[in-house]
Amino acid sequence: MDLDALNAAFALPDVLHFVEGPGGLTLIEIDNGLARATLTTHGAQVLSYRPAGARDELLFVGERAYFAPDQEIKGGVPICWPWFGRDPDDPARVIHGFARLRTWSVLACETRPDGAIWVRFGLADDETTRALWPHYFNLWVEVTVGATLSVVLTTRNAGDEPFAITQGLHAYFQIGDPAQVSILGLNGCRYLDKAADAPPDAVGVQSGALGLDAEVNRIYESVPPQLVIEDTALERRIRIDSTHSRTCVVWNPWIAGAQALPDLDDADYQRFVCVETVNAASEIITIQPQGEARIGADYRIEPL
Ligand SMILES: O=P(O)(O)OC[C@H]1O[C@@H](O)[C@H](O)[C@@H](O)[C@@H]1O
Repeated sequence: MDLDALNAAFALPDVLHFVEGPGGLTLIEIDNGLARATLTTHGAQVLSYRPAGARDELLFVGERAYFAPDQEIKGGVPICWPWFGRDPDDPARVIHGFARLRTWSVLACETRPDGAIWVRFGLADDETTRALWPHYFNLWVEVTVGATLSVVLTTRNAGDEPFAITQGLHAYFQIGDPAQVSILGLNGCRYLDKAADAPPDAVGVQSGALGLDAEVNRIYESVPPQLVIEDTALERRIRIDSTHSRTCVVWNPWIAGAQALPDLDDADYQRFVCVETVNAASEIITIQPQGEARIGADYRIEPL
């Protein structure tokens, strides 16, 4: 659908409209009194969210992020599906799956009784996806923009064979200063250490809060449903309430990692941390024919 058709079908006067963004991508701009947010149909990705009364934006999108139909956008809340990380069947394939590279359909934009805006995106298999991953599926992303931001990804197996997925909500959170960030809730959780200098198959157990003073790339297991990013520089706490996920990836590439990534500025490691609600590593989700699986996260900003 072009912009005029999208606006005719789904715009909500004074609250939600569709505009053309960088690289010709379609953006959905929302301002409903409870919050301001920007979403895109490219990957069904949330790009920005700031609740009323909050001084700072929740999410990070890099100045050098790609905005192009065939590339992933580094920032916001990318949807990683049907594999998280490297495809176990072919490590040469795109990291984090193809869902974030596709243009999703807009299925609904509605105002909820509490004033929050609910947007539903859909994606289904086609010849291109089946060439990459030979399964029949329906996917939905539901984004609710209100006093909190919620993202729920639902997978339906539309075929007649079971299939297995890993997946994630790869949220990039804006931070004020890595030295003033603590991630709470992971104490006692075992993690797989994927940092560049870690030996292969390295594991550890988190002790206390997780600070940021070097590259962090960890897959935490048996994680509780609520995690907190405390950020004294931005004088705020971000609460992450996850559903249907016991695995969390925490990633900050640090200096060398940022320098190595063309879509990050060298100093961007000081500007974000990813705390990702995922099903990955040993948490593999098998979905029976006509069955469904969900993963979701609710993000809330609180003043410190
Ligand atoms: O694909 P993106 O958005 O650049 O993210 C890549 C990063 O995603 C993280 O989830 C992984 O733990 C990192 O290993 C990886 O480098």
